[in-house]
Order: sequence, then C-alpha cells, then structure tokens
Amino acid sequence: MTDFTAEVQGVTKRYGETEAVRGVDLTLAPGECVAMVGHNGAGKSSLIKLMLGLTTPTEGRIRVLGGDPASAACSPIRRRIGFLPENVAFHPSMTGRETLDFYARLKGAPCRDNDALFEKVGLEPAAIRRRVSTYSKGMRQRLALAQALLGGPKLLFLDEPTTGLDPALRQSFYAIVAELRDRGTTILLCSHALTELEGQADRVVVMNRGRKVADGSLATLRSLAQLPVRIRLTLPTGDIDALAARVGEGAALTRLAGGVVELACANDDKVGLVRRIACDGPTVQDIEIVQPSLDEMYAHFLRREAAE
Ligand SMILES: Nc1ncnc2c1ncn2[C@@H]1O[C@H](COP(=O)(O)OP(=O)(O)OP(=O)(O)O)[C@@H](O)[C@H]1O
Repeated sequence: MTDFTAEVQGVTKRYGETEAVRGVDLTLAPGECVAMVGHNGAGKSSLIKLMLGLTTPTEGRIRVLGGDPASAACSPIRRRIGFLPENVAFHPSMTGRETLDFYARLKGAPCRDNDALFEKVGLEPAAIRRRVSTYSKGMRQRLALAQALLGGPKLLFLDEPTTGLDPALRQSFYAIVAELRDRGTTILLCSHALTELEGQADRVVVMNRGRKVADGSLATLRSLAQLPVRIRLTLPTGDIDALAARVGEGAALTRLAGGVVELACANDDKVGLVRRIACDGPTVQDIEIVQPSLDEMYAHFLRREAAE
C-alpha cells in the first residue's frame, strides 16, 4: 500500500514510432497541487491520459488511488478522478443544467449536488437555463470545471484550464483551485502560462520531449538552476557611475529606462551587495529584488537538457 495519490514508475508510452512519454517517474502526494509545464508535444496530455486509465503504458507501472486506473475492476477509482481536458466541447443545444446532469449520470454522481457545483464555479441560475451555444468562453470553462468536480474528486487533472480566460476569471479560477487543495484534493495542473502558476503550485514538474527534466518546489528549482537574481535600483542618473564603482565586478550592471539600473548577481551574494549599495553609497530612491521567474527556469532546464 502506498501513501501517494498517484504513482508513475518508469513509464514509457509509444504511439508507433513516437515516444510521447519516456521513462517518467512521478508521484503526487495527497493534497498536493503540482504544475506540469512543457512545450507543445512534451508529453503532458499523454501522461494525464495514462493516469486517467484512458491509455496504458508501453513500459512501466501506474497506480492511482491505490489501483491500476486502466483496469476494468477500478471503475470506482475512476469515479474519484476529475478531469478538465484542454479543449472541452459540450453539446451546443443542451443547457448548462442538462449538460451537468448528463455528465453526473455518466459518472454515477447525484444530480442533486449540481446546484452547489454551479454556485462553486460561479454559474448564475439564469445561465444554467441557457443553451451552451450561447455561452462565452469563460462560462464554458466554468461549466467544464463543474463537470470535473462532479462526485467530489480526490484527484483532479486540469489541462490548460485558463487558456482564453480574462485575468479576473483566471483569478477566480485559481481561487477555486486553492480552496480544493486546502480541502485535500490532489491536483495536477498543466499550463503554458508559467507566470500565473507561481504561487499556485507546491511543486513544478518540467517535461521536455517526453522526459521529466526537473521536479521540485519553486525554491528547489531556483537553487538547482542557480540563475542570477536581479536587483533593480532607481537612482539619479548622476549617481550611476558611483554605483558601478561601488558594486565592482561582483554584479553585472545594466541601465534600464527611467533611471533604473539592474544588477545581476548570484543569489548568495545579494544581501552583501545590497549592504554595499546602502552604506553611504549613491542615493537609491527605490529597490526591488527580482527572483528568476518560472519562465526563465523553464528555459534554463530545457537548455541544460539540450546541452546534455
Ligand atoms: N494518439 C496519438 N497517436 C500518435 N501520436 C500521439 C498521440 N497522442 C500524442 N501523440 C504524440 O505524442 C507526443 C506528445 O503529445 P502530447 O499531446 O502528450 O503533448 P503535450 O505536452 O500535451 O502537448 P500540448 O501542450 O500541445 O498539449 C506528440 O509528438 C504527439 O504528436
């Protein structure tokens, strides 16, 4: 018996000549929210389909909620899994309520819980009565999320859930994700919108051409990547030369627009550098420390993989 909600061990998935997933090990612990990132064709959807039991591994082993998700005996397990696919297509002539009732029956979930689900995802009663063909992209995505939440899943797969949503909708979407995670739902979230994943995920898994090339918390990935930290300073233009003399060669200095200067240094050097600047140095009006973004770390791990 394993403590993990999902466990992928040495899994390879081949479609003919194409190796979509190559020797991947991955675990999802109960209540964890894990972000999976990777280029188009990196193998993210293939991995999700394997964990859903829609396909079977060419090599390796998968356990989800204590069983093999693809086995016929595990349909009770599959009922505890929610899935929001990348491109959701609902029948246009069905109303929101008819659609959710239909999926509830397929999943063996009680239709009486659907009103609570509509409320959770923010679909108003008037919208529920309308045909899906009249829905905006945001409303369709809310309905898709309600569909994924049918039956109160213990494990939730969200494939590109916020594509095409406006910033306010994305925020409300992530608020729902945070609430689910707080209640113990394990979540695997795929996205290309790396910046918005920062602060949402406990762990980030980076996929490249079917392989897992990095796996850890943002802090772990930052320390592995050893990318420079940027210190942005606003100061009078006349003081920039004095600043350059003071920081010496320990940090690369770049002049940005609006009297802003950026210093790039190793993370371990940043506190010492800020002290040197602050002590009787040039007149600094503002200071901002910018950690490497998930975009930069992602690019770093892909470069490293290519070099290897
Ligand atoms: N059913 C299939 N038959 C043949 N090849 C497939 C099949 N499904 C996926 N592939 C191939 O496997 C590789 C991985 O595809 P996958 O859809 O898993 O990537 P992805 O990371 O989800 O990409 P995207 O971000 O574009 O959704 C790609 O080369 C794709 O063409």
